[in-house]
Amino acid sequence: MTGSSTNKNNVPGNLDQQFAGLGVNGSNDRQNANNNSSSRPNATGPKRYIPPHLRGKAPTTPVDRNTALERTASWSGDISARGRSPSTERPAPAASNQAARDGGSGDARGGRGGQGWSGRPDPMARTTTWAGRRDDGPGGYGRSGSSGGMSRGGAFGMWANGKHVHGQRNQRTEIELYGSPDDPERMHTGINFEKYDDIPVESSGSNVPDPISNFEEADLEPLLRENIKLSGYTVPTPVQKWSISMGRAGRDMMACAQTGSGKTGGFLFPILNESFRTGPAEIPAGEGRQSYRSRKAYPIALILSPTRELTSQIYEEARKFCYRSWVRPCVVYGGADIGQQLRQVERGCDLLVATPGRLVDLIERSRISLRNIRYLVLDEADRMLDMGFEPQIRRIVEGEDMPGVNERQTLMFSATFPKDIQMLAQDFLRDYIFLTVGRVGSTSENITQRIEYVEDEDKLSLLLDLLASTNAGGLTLVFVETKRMADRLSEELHYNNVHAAAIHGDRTQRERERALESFRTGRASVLVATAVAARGLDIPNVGHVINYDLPTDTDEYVHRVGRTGRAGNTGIATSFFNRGNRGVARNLIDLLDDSNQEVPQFLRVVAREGGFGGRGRGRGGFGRGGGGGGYQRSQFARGDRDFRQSHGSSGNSNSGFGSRFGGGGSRNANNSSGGFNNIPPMSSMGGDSKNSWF
Ligand SMILES: Nc1ncnc2c1ncn2[C@@H]1O[C@H](COP(=O)(O)OP(=O)(O)OP(=O)(O)O)[C@@H](O)[C@H]1O
Repeated sequence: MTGSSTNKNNVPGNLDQQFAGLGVNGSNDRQNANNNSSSRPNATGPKRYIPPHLRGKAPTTPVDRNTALERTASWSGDISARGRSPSTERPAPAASNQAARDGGSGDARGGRGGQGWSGRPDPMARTTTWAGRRDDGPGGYGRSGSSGGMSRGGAFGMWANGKHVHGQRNQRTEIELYGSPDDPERMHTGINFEKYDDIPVESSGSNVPDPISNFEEADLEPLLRENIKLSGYTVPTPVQKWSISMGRAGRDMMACAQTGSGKTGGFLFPILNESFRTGPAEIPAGEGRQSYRSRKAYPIALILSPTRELTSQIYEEARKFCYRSWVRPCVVYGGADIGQQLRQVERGCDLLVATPGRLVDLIERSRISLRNIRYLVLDEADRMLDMGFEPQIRRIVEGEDMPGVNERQTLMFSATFPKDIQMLAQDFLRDYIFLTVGRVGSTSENITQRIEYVEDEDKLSLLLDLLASTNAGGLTLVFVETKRMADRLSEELHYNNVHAAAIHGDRTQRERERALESFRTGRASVLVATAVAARGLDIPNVGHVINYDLPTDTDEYVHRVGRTGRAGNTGIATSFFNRGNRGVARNLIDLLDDSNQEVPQFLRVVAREGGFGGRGRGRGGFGRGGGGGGYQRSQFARGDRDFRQSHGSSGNSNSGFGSRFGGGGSRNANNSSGGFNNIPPMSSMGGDSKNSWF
């Protein structure tokens, strides 16, 4: 038997309008998390491992060693002043093959003639120029493949004489980074993008600064403004409006905003705005001269993220906003060749995006020091705890040389913030502002959520029906619970002439990346995935997410369905449900209610059958520990408040709507005319809101 609940007039979304992917490749899961420092041999030849963030790039001509040396010699010389002697090693074959991100035609040396980047030693630059901008390395744009060459096509800038000297513009680099205007893979916001401003926002904490109202009036650093424009962003999302002002005020922040609502920019913008303004940090005295092999990088910003693909994706976003600046983004994650990553780190690493395990590895090898960290970001921190990263995170933040909580700015971002992560925030953040855009852990209203009643034996046939009726050109992501099921289902789909790929933790990294790539490019219109693909994937044209097997964890559900309906685009999420899932019924109802979705009658019936077993949601539990379907009101349905409020330790709380920010930051919750699809402002919610997480 099947029954359905469709909702509103939403359609899968104008897929043409969806935005470009960010080169997501690879995946990660618990297994990888635990084996995060593993590396593969850097073999040459067709089987050589190429990290996801360097895939698909045309090779460049390796730089001639002599030329490289000459260029190195003409480079600012500041390296030696800081004990970072320029590397003259030959390019790694992999690096040269992966190069050419930048369009090598440009040459940043000429960008600002006479400002220390002229190809000749500049005495002033020797003493005042921030070095390390010599080639493109991991975070650069030249990708010349030469660790000894400098700025081949380097669209990067420098810090000289106390000023930010911008790199030269480079057309090829810009196309590579931002796509051309008619590029179908270029990010396009959807029809509901403006409605983000109508989502109720709540901030709590002491002396909360007003958010910015728009990019133009935000007094952003000019280069950041230009890069934001090149990225096609015209209006900041609510989380970005707030985070930019928090950055300026030097405040710590814990931000919870819905999937696909721009949290990545939310932490990159304040960090880069401040970094572009203030310049680099000095390498600590006594750490200067070191041998080539022991050379350390001293990033000023660290972004920790749980999975390879998310880490890679954040890095790609960072590249866009760091373009032509002195800030060199860099990425390290497990499962990739560590030697190559080390070489990349050496070439410049000001903003480091990392998975915790691999970062610990590099710290142990004395290749990265955290003592210059000014900005620390924990993205998807709840997932990092889920994956067992807490010891590594605590070690990185508390057990190494990172400045203490009073000396750095710390930002935490996620779409879901369970109790344990709020506890972690108590240790890592100082007098922080807790920001919620929409309800904590809620799904975006851009996603039309449907629940289909279907017995297990009928699932395949319903899936085939759904796929047959899906818009041509749209991609469908199908989530299953087990690896075996992922394989079996993709085989079944093939058998039924559906081009499907599968991704799960038992597949090799190469297979997983291949699967994602064929999905992203549309060669496979369906991707069957386990939870490894639930977080972070930002793939254009995913119009439909299907939970073939419902997850048993609420937060997992929120992130899974959040692979569609991003950046204001609409999408559909269909979940298969039968009595075997009755343990999740109540919380599913809450989720649907919270997002203004239609709740099918059968779900209410099954939820009533479940009784009240007192299971509780605990850590995002959808039904954890309670097959009987016990019920406790979901944590975010009424309890999505700043945890400090329930402990009497926090300051003020303000609620309001993004659309009101423009007028100087009024946050009057009662002044609402309905908000986004009539979600009531948080301040008007039920009275038990402060305590339900505990
Ligand atoms: N101000 C903006 N204008 C236009 N597009 C934007 C803006 N901010 C972000 N985007 C785009 O929206 C998409 C989603 O952003 P992002 O990946 O940062 O979301 P997220 O909130 O981190 O999602 P998730 O919780 O799933 O990780 C990206 O393609 C990004 O480029």
